[in-house]
Amino acid sequence: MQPRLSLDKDKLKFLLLEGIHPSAVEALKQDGYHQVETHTHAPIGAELIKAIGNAHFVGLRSRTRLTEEVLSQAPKLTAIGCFCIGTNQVDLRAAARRGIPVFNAPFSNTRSVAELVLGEIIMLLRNIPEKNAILHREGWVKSASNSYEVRGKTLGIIGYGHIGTQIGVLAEQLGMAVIFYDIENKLALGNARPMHSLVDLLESADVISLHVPETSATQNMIAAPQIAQMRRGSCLINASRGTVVDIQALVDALESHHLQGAAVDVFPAEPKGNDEPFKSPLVRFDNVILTPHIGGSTAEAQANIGVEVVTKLIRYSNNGSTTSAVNFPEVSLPEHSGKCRLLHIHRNVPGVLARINERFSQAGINIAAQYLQTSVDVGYVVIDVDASASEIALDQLASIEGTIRCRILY
Ligand SMILES: NC(=O)C1=CN([C@@H]2O[C@H](COP(=O)(O)OP(=O)(O)OC[C@H]3O[C@@H](n4cnc5c(N)ncnc54)[C@H](O)[C@@H]3O)[C@@H](O)[C@H]2O)C=CC1
Ligand SMILES: O=C(O)C(=O)COP(=O)(O)O
Repeated sequence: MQPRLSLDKDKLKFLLLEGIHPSAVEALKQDGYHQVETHTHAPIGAELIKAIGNAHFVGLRSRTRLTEEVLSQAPKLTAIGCFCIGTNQVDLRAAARRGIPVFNAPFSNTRSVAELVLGEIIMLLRNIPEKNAILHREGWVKSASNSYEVRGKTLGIIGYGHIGTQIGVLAEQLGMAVIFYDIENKLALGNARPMHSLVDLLESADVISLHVPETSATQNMIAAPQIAQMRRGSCLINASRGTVVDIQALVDALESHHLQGAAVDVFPAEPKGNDEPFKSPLVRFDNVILTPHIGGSTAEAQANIGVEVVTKLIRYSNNGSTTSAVNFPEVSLPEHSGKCRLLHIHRNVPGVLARINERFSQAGINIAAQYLQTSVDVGYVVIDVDASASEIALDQLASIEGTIRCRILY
């Protein structure tokens, strides 16, 4: 790894993957960053390693996997932008250990997911997916069987965060009763009621919608035993992550008609781009709405995300601020006009700050401002000095034991 970095904007390369919205490139260019390489798909293996090998910043969405192995081959990588909510596709700890903050867009696509799920609740309770499929095959089944109003039905939300809460509020407007289950204690909006256990929720809802992140605890959170606890004739919606539902268990429940229907937007294995085929045992069920991981894919959400995440990357690049980084000490910094700013990222071991101050004092470097924040693995010190002292100061910082990397912002 290169411990010292200090580059002009025109030498910094941004790699944007997975068809990130052009608003991102526009925002970069407006700020003077012109080296931007874009790809519409999620590269893997040698292609990914080649593309990331000389990138200073990488932007991705939910499909590109940034593993420790990939990060180890990205020596110049300074920061990562997830142009989405989920950050499970990045090895966050490995990135932090390499001094790389990871940013995401925690809100911009939440309304889009909520609206899609709301539509799916109505479609599933009216049994529309099956009726639609029959008509596409030139059939005609005009019947009220298995068709219900949503009014008065109970929606169970698992994961009552930014998306889950919005769905709850919207569903109440349609006259649904809302219950939710979350591992954290959450403020219930409207008339929503918290459930004490997952089982309580499973047993009490007509439609269940999943809005948890991908973690070890949510892996196969809905498998055969949980589906068995759901009401006969109820529906399941998953627009969270593919790993949360055991697909074979869902298939079995659809086959046995224990569930009336399902809507699935995310899958354990998803195609890497639009030219790859989609394979799933769910394709044969007319009563399942299948969507290609487009919960957050609306014009509004994508344009907003492009600007939001690029703004965070630019701010880190220009000013050193790491506000809202998901794996890194968060520091919100003022402007440093008239001074040079040094960023020092180190392993979080005792005594680093003391050593820095001792070295600066011995070298006669005056510190105009200093900021420190630490997380489990990493310490982040930001120091403003006079421009005349900046090169010596950077030399001093680079030689301090425990340094992961340091850089100057002019
Ligand atoms: N289909 C799509 O295109 C999209 C999918 N997503 C997925 O939706 C997920 C949720 O998004 P947000 O609501 O914005 O996240 P959030 O972080 O605001 O909410 C997640 C909630 O789940 C809860 N939770 C975590 N582990 C849990 C567990 N084991 N059991 C019960 N609750 C648990 C958390 O306490 C939190 O309240 C994201 O992590 C992402 O994976 C997000 C956007 C678009
Ligand atoms: O925001 C998220 O976590 C999503 O799942 C959306 O992913 P995408 O940007 O559509 O690949």
